[in-house]
Amino acid sequence: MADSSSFLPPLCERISYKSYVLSAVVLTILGLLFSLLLYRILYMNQYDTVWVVAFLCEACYSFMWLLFTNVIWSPAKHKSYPDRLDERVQELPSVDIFVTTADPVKEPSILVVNTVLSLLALNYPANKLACYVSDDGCSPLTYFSLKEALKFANIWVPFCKKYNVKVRAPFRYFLDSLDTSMGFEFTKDWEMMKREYEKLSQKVEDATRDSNWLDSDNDFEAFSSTKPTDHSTIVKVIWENKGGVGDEKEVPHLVYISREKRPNYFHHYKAGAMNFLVRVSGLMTNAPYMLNVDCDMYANEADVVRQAMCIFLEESTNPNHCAFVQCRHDFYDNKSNELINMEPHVILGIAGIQGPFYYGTGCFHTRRVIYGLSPDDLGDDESLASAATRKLSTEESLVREFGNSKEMVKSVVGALQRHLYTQRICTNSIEAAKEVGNIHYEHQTNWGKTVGWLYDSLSEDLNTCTRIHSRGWTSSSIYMDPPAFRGCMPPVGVEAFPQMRRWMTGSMEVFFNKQSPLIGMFQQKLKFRQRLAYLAASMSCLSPLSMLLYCPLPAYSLLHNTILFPKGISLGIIITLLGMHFLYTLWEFMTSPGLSIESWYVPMSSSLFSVFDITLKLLGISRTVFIVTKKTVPETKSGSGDAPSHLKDNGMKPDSGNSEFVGSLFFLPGTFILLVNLAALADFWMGLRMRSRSGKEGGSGLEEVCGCIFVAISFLPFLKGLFLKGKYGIPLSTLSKAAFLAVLFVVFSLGN
Ligand SMILES: O=c1ccn([C@@H]2O[C@H](COP(=O)(O)OP(=O)(O)O[C@H]3O[C@H](CO)[C@@H](O)[C@H](O)[C@H]3O)[C@@H](O)[C@H]2O)c(=O)[nH]1
Ligand SMILES: [Mn+2]
Repeated sequence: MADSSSFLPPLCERISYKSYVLSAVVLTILGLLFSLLLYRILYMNQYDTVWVVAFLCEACYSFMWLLFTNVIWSPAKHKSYPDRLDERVQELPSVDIFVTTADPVKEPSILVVNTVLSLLALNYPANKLACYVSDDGCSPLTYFSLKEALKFANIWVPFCKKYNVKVRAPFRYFLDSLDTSMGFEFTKDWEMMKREYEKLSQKVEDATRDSNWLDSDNDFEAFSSTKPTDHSTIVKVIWENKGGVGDEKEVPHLVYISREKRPNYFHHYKAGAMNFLVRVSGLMTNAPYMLNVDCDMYANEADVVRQAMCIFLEESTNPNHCAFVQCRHDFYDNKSNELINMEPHVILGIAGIQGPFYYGTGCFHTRRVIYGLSPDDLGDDESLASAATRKLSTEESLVREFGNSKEMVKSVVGALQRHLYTQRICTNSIEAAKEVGNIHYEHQTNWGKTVGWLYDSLSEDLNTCTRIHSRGWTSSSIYMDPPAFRGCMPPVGVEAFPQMRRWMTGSMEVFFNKQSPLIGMFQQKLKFRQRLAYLAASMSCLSPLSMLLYCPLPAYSLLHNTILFPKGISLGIIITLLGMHFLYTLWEFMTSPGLSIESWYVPMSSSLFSVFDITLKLLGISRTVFIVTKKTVPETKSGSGDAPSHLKDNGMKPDSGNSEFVGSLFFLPGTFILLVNLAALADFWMGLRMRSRSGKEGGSGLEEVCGCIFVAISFLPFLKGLFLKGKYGIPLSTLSKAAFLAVLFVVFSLGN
């Protein structure tokens, strides 16, 4: 497809991003950490247990810092030139777009609608796109909203293309007031679009409040007497772009699907939904590329598909060419950038090795790679090598791998052999699509094992891309400003904890499962440095955990009157280390707007809980659970002054008490740490104990006092939480539990 003439300018370029200052700082911190470890080893026999515990924590932290140094060492990104695409490519490849949603309460339909609208209006020929929405909530409201969205799309898509609108999610677009300099016609169109969008959101809102009337409509029959966890497969072609030529007035296919669910049958959460999406789209449109986004992630850059195609088409000449293109995404509630604070240098760092990880959303995948293809299976010119072709010729093995559906097997063979997209009628495949959504369909096949999105981890993204890179593929990153996709992130507080806990648990699951970066050290085609990056990701809980365990140590040594920190000149190591680390953190804060002091506690506490989760899983006691993050529709300053009320309060029932409970427990470790350090300081200053410290050689001193003060100051914002009311406040039950544990700790430290 890409023209091979070499004199044409490239479609994309790889840009190196190395910062020598950052590398020097990170290396110095590493050097200091290792000197500290050496010091601890040399004096190990002179001190007691707290010295050993401190050594272990510091060793874990240093190990993780070493891995981190590897990650940030050679950052790179891709810059693409979509303007050159038209002169290089006669026919653009088609792309299937997947949107997943799971819960109409936590993920308000108006958000899903906006995401879908932004995707339908992408700057790409409409006959080359198809949008599939998977609904794990089996909600008639979602289906209804999409049907209404389609009506609006018929005017929205031509409007966006006519005026080359940049951000094509209406709820964001209408945040800006009308630009009257664009002329009379534009003003007229703009006002009409705004009115129509308000009507659409009103309709969705009305239906949210009262969905009983849906029962009377025949089209909703499939939803009658269904429960999210108990229903048959539903496949609805909402819009079919029959015989489209890709002009500006067309709207791409829009399909609603919801796979079969039965109680007591494990459905693999998002990974399961993705695999169903792959199959249904395989049957209907079978595009060689697939873009997947979470339901809250609208496209923020209309040209994003063209940008991704630049990379795929340019890289197709490279033997281990690009398996997926991960786009930068960020979040529009600016309060909440906290949890992704390290992204720029970490993401680009990994991108500079074998290619970025896949982060679950805003990513273009190659269908063939998702079907399990390896670079070795390819001959020249992207065609299949003869061995791979032979494998395809036995239907039996294909059925074993991809499941017992003739149509599916045919579509897989077509995709692997890169048969050019021929427009098919989606509605003809509805029965076949329902068949592949059956709960038994994947039984004894390779779906979730070697084919599709992989199971056995809550972080299906990390899990899936580990395997892709292990087969020798590379990946690329589109990291542009403004980011290609935007979504929402819970504010720091109760909702943020389960999400961080899930990420940490999910990555640890990868550490222990078949994809583990520790396995096959010398067999797989994972580059050594990429393997270390995966090791860092799958053990990401280790550094916050070691920090968490470190925090009560100054209190212990003060109470126990024992030494924690080196004395004399060697104390310089600790002071320099803290100073450097402080400067580094400050730099991170400055480069990540919105980062707040509170945010560093989230990973610390989550790490403890995810270690708990993974232990229960490894012992076979319980399974890990995917808790869907609650998305909020932001308040908008609607030009008319009266924003549709869904934007203020969606009137839906608040979250179940469950996550509040989970949230309150998350504050336990922090409250405990704060209390014990305050207790140790109180003990020291107020002379509550009769024992004289100064007289005893080798007892704790000013260093340990400073340690306690440092920890207490770090937890001061946390102290605020003790006094806050409402859902972000620390409940009395947590406080009393923490106080109880703190008393035990103090008694233990004093008496031991
Ligand atoms: O049973 C489920 C559970 C979730 N989802 C969808 O998965 C997506 C991500 O869920 P969310 O609760 O928003 O999780 P986040 O932590 O915000 O998501 C990040 O982390 C996940 C892995 O933990 C990745 O899958 C996501 O792509 C990534 O954005 C959403 O579209 C959900 O609708 C399903 O389709 N089915
Ligand atoms: Mn999300």
